[in-house]
Amino acid sequence: MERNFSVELLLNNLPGMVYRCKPDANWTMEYMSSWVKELTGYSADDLLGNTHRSYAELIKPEDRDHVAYAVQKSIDAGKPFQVTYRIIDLHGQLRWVWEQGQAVYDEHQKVVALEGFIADITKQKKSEIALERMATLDALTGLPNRAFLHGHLQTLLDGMQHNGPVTVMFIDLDQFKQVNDTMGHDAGDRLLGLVALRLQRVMRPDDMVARLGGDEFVITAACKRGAESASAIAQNILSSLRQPFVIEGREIFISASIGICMAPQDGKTKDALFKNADIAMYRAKEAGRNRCCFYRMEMSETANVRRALEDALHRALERNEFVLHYQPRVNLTTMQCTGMEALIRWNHPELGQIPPLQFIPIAEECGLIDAIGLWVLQEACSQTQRLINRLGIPLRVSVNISARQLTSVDLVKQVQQVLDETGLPGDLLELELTESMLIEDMAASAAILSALKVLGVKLAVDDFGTGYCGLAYLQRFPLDGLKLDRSFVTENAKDKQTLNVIKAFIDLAHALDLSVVAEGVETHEVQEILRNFCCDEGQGYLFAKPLPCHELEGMLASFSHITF
Ligand SMILES: Nc1nc2c(ncn2[C@@H]2O[C@@H]3COP(=O)(O)O[C@H]4[C@@H](O)[C@H](n5cnc6c(=O)[nH]c(N)nc65)O[C@@H]4COP(=O)(O)O[C@H]3[C@H]2O)c(=O)[nH]1
Repeated sequence: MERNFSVELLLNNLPGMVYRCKPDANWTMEYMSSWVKELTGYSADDLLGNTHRSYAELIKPEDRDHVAYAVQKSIDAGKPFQVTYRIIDLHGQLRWVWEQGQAVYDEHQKVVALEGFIADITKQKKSEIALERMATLDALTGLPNRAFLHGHLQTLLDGMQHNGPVTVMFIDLDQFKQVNDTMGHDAGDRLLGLVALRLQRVMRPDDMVARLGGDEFVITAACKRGAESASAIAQNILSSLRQPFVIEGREIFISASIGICMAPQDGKTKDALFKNADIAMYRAKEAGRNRCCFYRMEMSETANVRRALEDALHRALERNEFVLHYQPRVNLTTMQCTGMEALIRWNHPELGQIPPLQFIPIAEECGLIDAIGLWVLQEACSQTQRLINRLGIPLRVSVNISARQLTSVDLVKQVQQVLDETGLPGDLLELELTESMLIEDMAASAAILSALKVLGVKLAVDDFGTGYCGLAYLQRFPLDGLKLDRSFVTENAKDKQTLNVIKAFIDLAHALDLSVVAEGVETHEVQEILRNFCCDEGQGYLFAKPLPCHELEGMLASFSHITF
C-alpha cells in the first residue's frame, strides 16, 4: 500500500501524463495520471472510460492517421513507439505533444493494453517552427521564400481531395528592370517590399504569397470555385498593382503579368504546376503584359520551341550565325539612294533563316538584346564605312534600336565607341525607335535622345502611325524624321481616306521640321502618290528587297549615279 502510494505520487509529479488505455479505436483510457488536466484541460474523470470524450477525439483530425500508424507499426514490430502530434485542448488551443508508448501483451501474445507517457512540447515546437520560418523567409520582403512555398504547396496538394482545386499564380512585374536601372537598386528593393504588401492585402489569410526572387512572386490559393475564383483574384491583383507606388517622392507606375495554373487539371505535382504557371506567365507577357493568362496544354509545345530557340540564341552570336541585310532608301525627288536600313537575319544551322520578328522579342526578354544590338551597331557602322570608302559616296545607315536598349544607360557610350572605332561620321548613323518605347518613360527617353544628339546621330520614329501618335511627344524629343509604317503604304494606299491620313502625316511631320520615309513602297503608283505628297524618301520592294552587303554594293556600283 505504502509502495503503491509513492508510485502514484511519483507519476502525478512527472512533467507529463502517464496513461494506460485499451487497444481499441478510441484508445479508451483506463488510467491517466493527474497531469491530464495540465495537458488537456479535462480532468481524468472526463476522459477515463470515454465518459465525456475519448482522448483520441482530442487529437487533431489531420494527425490521427499518423498516430494510429505509429502505434500499429510498434505493435507489429513488438517495439515501443514515439510519435509527435497535435491535440486540441478543452479551451480550443492547439498543443503539440510527444508520446512514447508500448503495447502490453497477455500470455498468448495478444495486445491487451497500451501504456505510455505524453509530454507537452508546444513551447519547443513553436520556437522550432519560428526558427524554420526564419530560414524560409525572404529577407527583403518578409514573405515566405521558395523553400517554404514548396513545402506549403505540397501540403495543399496532399489535402486537395478535401479542400478542392489549388491555384498557382506566377506574377512577374513588367517594368521592374526599368525602375532598377533608372532609380537604383535601393528604390527597386523598396518597390518590391511595397508590392509584397499589396499582394498580401489582396489575398485572404489562408492563401500564400511568396517571393521566388527578383521581381517574381507566387501565389497559392485553394479555389473552391476553380477558374472563376482564380480569375477574380488575378484581376484584383492587377488592379491593386495599377495604383501608383510612391518612392523617393516619385510616383511609379508598374503592372504585372500573371500566369495561372490549376491543380489537378494542369498538373498534379509541384514541379509541373510551377513550370506551367511560368509558361502561362510568359504567354501573358507576349500578349502585351498587364494581364493574366490561364495555362493551356498547347502552350507547353510553344514553350518548348521557344526554349529551344532561346538556347540556340545564346550561342548564335559566338557562332557567327547573325548577318545583316540592307534595304536601300531612295530620295523620292532625285531618285538617288541616300542610304539603307540594316535588318538582322539569323541563319540557324538546322532551322534555316529565322525572321527578326520571331527572335528579337525572345532576345529582349532573355536579356540578349543588348549584346545582339551592340553587334548590329558595330557591324552596320563598319560595313557602311567600308561601302562609303569603296563607292566614294555618303550613305546613311539606319539601325533598329529595341525598347530594352533604350533603357540601358550604356547605349550612348556604346554608340560613341562604335562611331570612334569605325570612323563613321555621327550624322551618317540613324537610330530607329518605336513610338511605344519612347512614351514608356518620356523623361528618361528624352534624356537619352538628347545625349545621342550630341554625338550628331540622327533619330527617327519607326512604324509611325501604328500606335500613339501624339503631337506632344513629337515635340518633346529631338527627332529628325518619321518612318511611315508600311501597313499604311503597302495595303491601303488606294483607299481615299488612308491617302488623306498619309498626306496629313507628311504635312504634320514637315510642319515639325521632320523628314518622312515611307516604308513598304511596292508599286510605281504608290511611289507617284508619295512624290505628289512631297514625301522625302521611300523604301520598299519596288526599289530593292533587303540584300546581303555584297549584293547591295554590287547594285549601287552598277548605277552610274546610283539612281533608281
Ligand atoms: N511587305 C513588305 N515588307 C517590306 C517592304 N520593304 C521592306 N519590308 C520589310 O519591312 C520591315 C522593315 O523593318 P522594320 O519596320 O524596322 O521592322 C523590323 C524591325 O522592327 C525588326 N528588326 C530587324 N532588324 C532588327 C535589328 O537589328 N534590331 C532590332 N531591334 N530589330 C530589328 O524586325 C522587323 C522586321 O524586319 P524584316 O522582317 O527584315 O522586315 C523589314 C523589311 O524586310 C515592302 O515593300 N513590302
